[in-house]
Amino acid sequence: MDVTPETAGDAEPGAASITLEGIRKRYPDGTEAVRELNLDIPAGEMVVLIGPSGCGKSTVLRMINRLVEPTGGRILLGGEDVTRVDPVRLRRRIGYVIQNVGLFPHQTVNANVATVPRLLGWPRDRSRRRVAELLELVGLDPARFGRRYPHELSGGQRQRVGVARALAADPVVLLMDEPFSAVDPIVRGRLQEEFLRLQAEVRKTIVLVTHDLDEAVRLGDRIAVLSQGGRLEQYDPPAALLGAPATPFVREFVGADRGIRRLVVTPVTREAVDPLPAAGAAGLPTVPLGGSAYDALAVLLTSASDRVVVADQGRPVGVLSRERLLELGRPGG
Ligand SMILES: Nc1ncnc2c1ncn2[C@@H]1O[C@H](COP(=O)(O)OP(=O)(O)OP(=O)(O)O)[C@@H](O)[C@H]1O
Repeated sequence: MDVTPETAGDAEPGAASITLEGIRKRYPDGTEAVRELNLDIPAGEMVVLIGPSGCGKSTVLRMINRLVEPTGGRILLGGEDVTRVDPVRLRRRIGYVIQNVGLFPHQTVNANVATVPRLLGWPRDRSRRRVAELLELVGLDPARFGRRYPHELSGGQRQRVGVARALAADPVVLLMDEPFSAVDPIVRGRLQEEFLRLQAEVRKTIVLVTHDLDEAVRLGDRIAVLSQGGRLEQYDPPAALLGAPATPFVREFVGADRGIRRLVVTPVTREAVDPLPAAGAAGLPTVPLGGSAYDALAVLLTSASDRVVVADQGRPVGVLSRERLLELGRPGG
């Protein structure tokens, strides 16, 4: 589905880059939450902020929409300095999703999603069309869910409404603070998958805070690892982060099982496979070429064999052994 027509004509592009220049936050009680952070987030990318509790992730996120006022530095949105623009107007260009969503409990799903369009004074018809479009986009049938109240939804459904609400006025940036952590691991996995599909369609600039390294690896185009005081330890795509931790802190943080995690972002390629055995490969489980090595390992471990067949659109192109798969998780593998 194309989500732009409702907002075409509102001069703003679909996504904006974010630049944090020497951004700082010292809370009134003297806590130095963020000492000095420089970060460039390209338009249309999803960047994940991760780090131990209290390192300043939420403070960084909330400085971008000025729910927290920086005490130093500059924030540029699409190259424009927004450090001193009216924060209320700024927030209409920035979607914000938090843990447990913060839906208004006494408003229907429709009214919740229409919050920002209403503030912007959109005509009722345009608002209504946009709400239906967004609910469909996040996988909720508008006819079934539009008139429900938040307490009549599951946790995962509430989370989706939260995402729809944040996207309603086609913001140039989406900020997400632990958006999937309040739901159980199975629902979380499904929401993450759906969210990746959604992002492929809407291509927003997204900054997402999480505690969960697997989530960061799964979702992030890049991951920023922070330590106390908002210090940037490493800023890299997931495979580079797992394959080559830049500091002892990052090495410790990504942990001993990073080889396994690395498999999540490592595709099964033609180069990785061995030739098909002459005797054929009947009876072996099959995985798709281009799928993740992690999924291939999961298939292998739940079958009784020590190899899987790799197929390109159903046609076997080779086999992958357990040893070879585990090698793929090692740096340079
Ligand atoms: N309003 C506030 N006043 C004073 N100190 C604060 C305030 N908000 C946060 N802090 C402090 O700033 C530091 C960073 O907090 P922040 O919430 O940004 O960290 P975080 O990395 O998001 O933590 P968590 O992962 O636990 O949510 C912490 O030491 C916290 O106690």
